[in-house]
Amino acid sequence: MSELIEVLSKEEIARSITEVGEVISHDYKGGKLALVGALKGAFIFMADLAREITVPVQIGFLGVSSYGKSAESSGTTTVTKELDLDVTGMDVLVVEDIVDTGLTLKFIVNYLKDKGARSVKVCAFLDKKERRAMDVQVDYACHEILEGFLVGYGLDYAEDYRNLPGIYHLEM
Ligand SMILES: O=P(O)(O)OC[C@H]1O[C@H](OP(=O)(O)OP(=O)(O)O)[C@H](O)[C@@H]1O
Ligand code: HPA
Ligand SMILES: [Mg+2]
Repeated sequence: MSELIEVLSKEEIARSITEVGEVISHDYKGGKLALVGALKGAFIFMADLAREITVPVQIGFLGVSSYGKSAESSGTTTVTKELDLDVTGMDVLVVEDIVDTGLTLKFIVNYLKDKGARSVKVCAFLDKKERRAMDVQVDYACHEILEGFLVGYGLDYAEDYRNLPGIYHLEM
């Protein structure tokens, strides 16, 4: 039997996103931003973050998968859905639910540069450094988490738990 232990409540999540949204709005003041969400995990975070940003934004989604049904990265990132927004010449902010090994993010940043983005920065809901294997920069993070496999608020284990309103440590 696996057990769920709460790490972040709904209220803590909301507070951190408001704060990060304010910083992003300040940093991009006077500009326009393309928010690119990494599906599936970032679908809830994107909806909440976008509403805390006060500069004009366009929204796109890119489907990528590195984990499948496992709690370990497969080591390769597959595109499950091509980006649905033209980011040529745009300042892009990648919206990720979690940066763990960094493999998926590295792939996304390269993908967006290849698509002609003017600048690419990263906003992650969770920045988890325990398993970091790639040299990637997380410009904005709502929470730094030390360890463990996390689910809820968009994050899954084998497609389960994405709809939980908080973040939970999954003890397997
Ligand atoms: O830093 P990494 O070790 O690469 O892990 C982070 C990525 O893993 C998860 O995606 P996953 O492949 O599980 O797809 P999903 O978003 O559809 O769940 C998560 O949503 C991130 O995109
Ligand atoms: O801790 C995690 N939880 C869910 N998905 C993930 N993808 C990378 N790390 C994680
Ligand atoms: Mg997943």
